[in-house]
Amino acid sequence: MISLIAFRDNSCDPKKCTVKKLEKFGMINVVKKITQVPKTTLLLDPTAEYVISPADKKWVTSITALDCSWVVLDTTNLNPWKNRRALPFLVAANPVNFGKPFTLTSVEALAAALVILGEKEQAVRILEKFNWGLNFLKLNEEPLEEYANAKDSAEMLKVQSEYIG
Ligand SMILES: C[S@@+](CC[C@H](N)C(=O)[O-])C[C@H]1O[C@@H](n2cnc3c(N)ncnc32)[C@H](O)[C@@H]1O
Repeated sequence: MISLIAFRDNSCDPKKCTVKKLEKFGMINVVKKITQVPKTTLLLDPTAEYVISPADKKWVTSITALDCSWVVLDTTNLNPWKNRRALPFLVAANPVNFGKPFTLTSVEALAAALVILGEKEQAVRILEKFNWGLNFLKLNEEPLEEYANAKDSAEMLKVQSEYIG
């Protein structure tokens, strides 16, 4: 099991915020200041230079999502976090961005990272709290399996190119 963390700034609609729900079930540790995010965490940053891969398994003890609205998401001041990772091509299953690539909710992003790092059961446990959640795994079944079997980020990008050309 990998610890899950979210930095939440309350810019999301609280009724739709996926982290709020995970917090209610005690499945995630929420911090209110970015400085409280451990520097050792794997930080999910869609603008990161490097893509996550199973090679990260050997050092990851926690995964952190930046849980804010896409409109205010600012990743320009994240230099102190050296382990920032983008997710590869995956499609959202949530009702707000259904079918859109790369624009995942926090729970989808955390679940994708868990599957790639070999923790599928934990991914299922967090997704099943949402009525559309498990659909994320179904919709992305094939790429997720290939990503989870990749050796490193170079292989991840090779797999991704099968999907986005
Ligand atoms: C911008 S917030 C939006 C939260 C959403 N309103 C919710 O309720 O879940 C989504 C967060 O998930 C992570 N995330 C989503 N898509 C990602 C991707 N393609 N690569 C890396 N992280 C991603 C990032 O931490 C991002 O800041």
